[in-house]
Order: sequence, then structure tokens, then C-alpha cells
Amino acid sequence: MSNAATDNTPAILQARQEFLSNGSVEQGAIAEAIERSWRRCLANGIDTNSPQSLEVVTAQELALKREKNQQLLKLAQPEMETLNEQIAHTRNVVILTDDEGVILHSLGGHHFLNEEQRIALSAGASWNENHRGTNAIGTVLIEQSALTVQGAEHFMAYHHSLSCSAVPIFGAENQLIATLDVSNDFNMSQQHTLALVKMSAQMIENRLFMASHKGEIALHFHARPEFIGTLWEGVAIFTDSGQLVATNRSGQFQLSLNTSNTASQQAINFNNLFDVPFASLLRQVGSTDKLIVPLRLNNGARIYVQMEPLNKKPQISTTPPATVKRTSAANLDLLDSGDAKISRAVQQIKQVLSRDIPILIQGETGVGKELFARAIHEASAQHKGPWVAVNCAALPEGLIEAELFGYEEGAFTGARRKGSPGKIEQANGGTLFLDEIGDMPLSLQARLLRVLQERTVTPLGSTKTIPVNFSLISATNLKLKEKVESGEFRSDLYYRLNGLSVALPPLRERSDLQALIDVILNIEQAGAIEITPEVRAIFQAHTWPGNIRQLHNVLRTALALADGAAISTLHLTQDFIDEMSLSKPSLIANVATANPVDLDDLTNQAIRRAMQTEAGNVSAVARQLGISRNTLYRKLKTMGIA
Ligand SMILES: Nc1ncnc2c1ncn2[C@@H]1O[C@H](COP(=O)(O)OP(=O)(O)OP(=O)(O)O)[C@@H](O)[C@H]1O
Repeated sequence: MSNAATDNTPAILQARQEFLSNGSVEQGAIAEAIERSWRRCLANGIDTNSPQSLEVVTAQELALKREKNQQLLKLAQPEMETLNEQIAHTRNVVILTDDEGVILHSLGGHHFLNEEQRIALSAGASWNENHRGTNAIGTVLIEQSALTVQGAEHFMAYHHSLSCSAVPIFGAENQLIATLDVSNDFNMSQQHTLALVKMSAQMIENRLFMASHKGEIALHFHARPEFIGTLWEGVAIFTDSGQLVATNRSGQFQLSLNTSNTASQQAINFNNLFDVPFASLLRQVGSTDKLIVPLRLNNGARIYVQMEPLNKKPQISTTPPATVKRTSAANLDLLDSGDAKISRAVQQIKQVLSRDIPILIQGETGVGKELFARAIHEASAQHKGPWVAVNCAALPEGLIEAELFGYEEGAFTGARRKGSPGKIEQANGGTLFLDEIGDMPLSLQARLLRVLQERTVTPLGSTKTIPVNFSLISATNLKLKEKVESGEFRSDLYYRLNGLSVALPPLRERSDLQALIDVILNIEQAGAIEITPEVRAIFQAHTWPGNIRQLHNVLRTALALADGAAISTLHLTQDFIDEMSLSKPSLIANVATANPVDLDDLTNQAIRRAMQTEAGNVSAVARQLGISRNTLYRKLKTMGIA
């Protein structure tokens, strides 16, 4: 290779010197994998100073190797091209080798390599450790794990100008079949490169896995729902009777299968792994594409699963992680986190879905009524239609009428002179959600009833009737039946709204608080954050007057305060501790809390965190924090961010 200037760290050169004189190095001076490789090179009698000896297989041997690895080449080439584009601005070559270290295909580098380098990095050249000494490709084949070999870490001095990052590729039967490598002829940092190579190799493995196994159903799964559809998802293929055909490497790890052997895996049935029968999963998911359902493994661990019928769509998702969308909590199956009343509500809702039956959701503030309503819309046949929410308590009586029914041009003067369609008309083809319906003035109740009976709406100031077709969901935290009895709510409207009544229990009565904590941490993209048992116990004992909304806020603040560490009592705010000490003084008496929290600090931390998770999208951050965009802009200014 070239004699380009090298930038090897003195520490590696010193370790190398020490190794060549004494046959050993001080512990930690170089990576263990490199030291093991140096030892092998010594044992194999490789001369550190020997000149480059090009090992290149014949054209016929290369043709045979390429033929043997036909499928690998076909599936790897698009990934290599993508990888090459990602690093196009650098002087790098992308290389795919077989399991003996012979290059099957290489891309890039032609504009900066000399003839000798070009041959060394072209198809047919071998980088087996036996004759090239320590190098990324050859050493990865022996170590079977990803590795960067930089400068003087190469055993032969001839290769000291090289920097290479290689990753092993395992085949559908989990045997090592290839390496993917990126090499350059000068010493530049390879940290970022190694990550890119790992992702490309994983993509190739996933493609190989899906292309190599025949089955009826693929389950994509992960302990965190937002990881489904990414490179890190587990994939298991089943026959239509639930017999396991194969799992990818991430899947084996997640399912704790201690065998990578396909034949042994085939003795396993879905029912041995999960706590629901295969048939009931099929029934639950039905033909609903892309639905993510929470299941439990037989060892009790929660896992989220998405089903893919293979005869319809035989390819794995290749969404790159950067574009992974946040999991929406508005998913009926995700809302069913284990409480019996909630499970029953979800089942009942599923039975009436898309049957034009109005749903009335009742429950205290913050129990998740709106989230449920949204999830019903998402699961319904009209989910592609509009979702229109109206808060009947938030608008003065005079405005709610115009808001709901719309108005004709000329109906008002001033700013509202031009006509506007009302929310009911806007919901045509979708779902109308009437929140706080118990606060709707009596006068409007009659008009709403007429719309529901006649399925037409007449805007204010108009004589025209407009046909409308929408699903109706209403919610209230008032006891609507009592309002009917006291004459404040029309009984005929009550029965019209109440095709199915869903009562959401307050958080203190739910049996799935711990699971809800995990769901919320997942929504906050903090599923890996731990919570101390002490905090879990405090949460369990609390009465949660603000229900899940309060739990969500307490967790969000604790996450900001913990800043990546496990959430402990130190991260509970004084407000929460005070509230808790009123109801459970004994539990909270000895709790160590942080110094009184500076509210401004807390707000700033929460904003910083949200700006990070929402990649600086101000509207999304404002939504997440429940503040207006103007307030957020003002805060960002004071923080020196905007
Ligand atoms: N099942 C759930 N999983 C995760 N978070 C939830 C869940 N239910 C509710 N939440 C959280 O609680 C907040 C309040 O939920 P939502 O607005 O749906 O409650 P609500 O009952 O409609 O409240 P209100 O009666 O005050 O309007 C949500 O923004 C969300 O943060």
C-alpha cells in the first residue's frame, strides 16, 4: 500500500515496540482483539517487515466464489452502494469479502488509489490473516465481531498507512459467511465509519434472513415498540399453524432462544414462547396491517409485536433508524396494558368499530378519554378521514354554535364576515370528537340532536342543508346520567350519544400502573431508563388525583431531572412529595429528596430534552410540553437558543 503519512498514536507504536521485544503488552495498551491477533501472527511466523505479497485468486476461482455467494452479492450490492454514497466525500473503498477473506466486490476509491492499491482492494484479492497479518477483514473473520484496525495496529509495517473497519455478516443459519469493510489509505477516525458499516451489515443480514426462509407469517418484535421496523427488530417466521421456522439474531436474543440452529428452532411453537395462543393473535390482528400489539413472553417480559403475512408482502422493512417515528400512544392495543376493565373496554370498542355506533367515554379528568377516542378513530375504517375534536367547555356559548355548525358568508360582521364550515362539516368522512359534552348548553343540545338524527347540518345564516357522515365519539368527566336526572342534559341526546358507554377507571383503581409507567417511558423514548423499586412503590401507593396525565407529567419531570440515570426519589418534585405526604405520610417520611427544585431550571431542562427528542421542531416541542408556540419561543429566547 502507499506510504502516505501516518498518524498512529504514539501509544500504539509503543505497545507494538513492547510486544515485538517482549512478546506481550501492558494490559489495556491496545484492544484485546488486536493483541490476540498479534499473537497469532507471531505464532504463524509472519514477518512484520516483509514486503507486500499480493495474494490474488485466479479469475476462475473468483467466478466460482461469486457464484457460490450469488444471493449474498445480489442483496449486498444495493447496501454497498448506499454505504458508498454515505462516505462519498472521503477517500474510502467499500469491500465485501467471502468467509475466507477474498474480496468478492469492491466499490469506490478509483480516483485516489494507485495501481498496486487498486489490485489489493479489488475483487479476487485475499485479506486472510494468515498471510496479511492483523487486518480488519482477516481478523474479523477470526474474532467474529466488528473491529477497526488502524495504522500501526496492522501487524505488517507495510499496512501502517491503512485504516479499516470491518463487520462480520452472518447468514440465514447464523454462520459467518462474509465481511463488509470500509478501508482508506490514511489514518482518519473510524468511529463513525464503523457504525455505518455495522448498520449496512445488519441490513444485509436482515435481507438474507427474509430471503432464505419460507413461512406464512413473520412477526416483527421488540421490547420497545418504536424499534419495530428498524434494524434492531427481532424477526421470527412461523408456519400458519404457529410452528417456528427461524428467527434472526436479534430475535434469538430477545426470545432467549439458546439455539441458533434452525432445525432445533423448528421444534418450537409460538405457544411455547408467548402467553397467548397463536390462533388468538391471528384473530386479534386479523387483516389490520401494521398494527402493533403488546404481548407477554412466557417468562413474563412485555414485548410488542407486528404481524406480516409473507405471501402478501415478502420484504423486511428497511426504514433507517433516523426516520423512525415516535410511537403514538393512540393505539387501542397499546392502551390495553393489562387492567381488566380497560381490556374489557377495548374488546367492546373493537366489537362496535366502524358500525356507526356512537361511543360515549366517561371518566375523571386525565384518565385518557381523548387518547382512547383518538385510538378508536385510528383503528376505525374511517381512519384516513379527518379527526375533528371540539372542546365544548372551552368555548363561550355564542361561539360554540358557529364553531360546530359553521356560518354562511354575511352571517357575521367584522372579522368573521366570510363564511366558514363548522366542525361537524369538517368531520365529514371521519370522526367528530365532542369533549366535555356535559358542558354543552341546553339550547345547542337540541340542534346537535337534530344533526345526529337527520345527518345534515345547516350553517348559521343559511337555509341550505349539507349532508354529513361521520362517526361520533363524546367524552365527559361529569356524571352525565345525573345531569339528565337534574334536567341539565337532554335525555334524548344522552341516549343518542350513548350507543356504547365506556367507563375509564381512575388510575388509583387500575391494576396495571407499573405497565403504564413502562408505556409512558416508551412514549418518552426512555424505555431503557430504570426506576428504583422505592419510586415504583411510592407510585403504587399514590392516589393520583390527576390520573395518567399527572403520572405522565411526574415521569417527564423526573426524566429531565435524572438526565439519563435511574429515576430515584431524588428526581421527584417537592410538589409531588407534598401531595403524597398528605395521603401516605408514613411512606414518604424517610424519602431522600433533592434540594428544593428551581422551577426555572426544571422548565429549561424539560425544554432542552424535548428540543432534542423532537429534533428542534418547535411545534412538536410545544405540543409535547403542553405550552403554546409563543410561550416556547419566549422561553427559548431567554435560554439563548432562539
Ligand atoms: N394509556 C395511556 N398511556 C399513556 N399515557 C396516557 C394514557 N392515557 C392517558 N395518558 C396521558 O394522560 C394525558 C391525558 O390524557 P387525555 O387528555 O386523553 O385524558 P382525558 O381523560 O381526556 O382528560 P380531560 O378529561 O382532562 O380532558 C395524555 O396526554 C397522556 O399524556
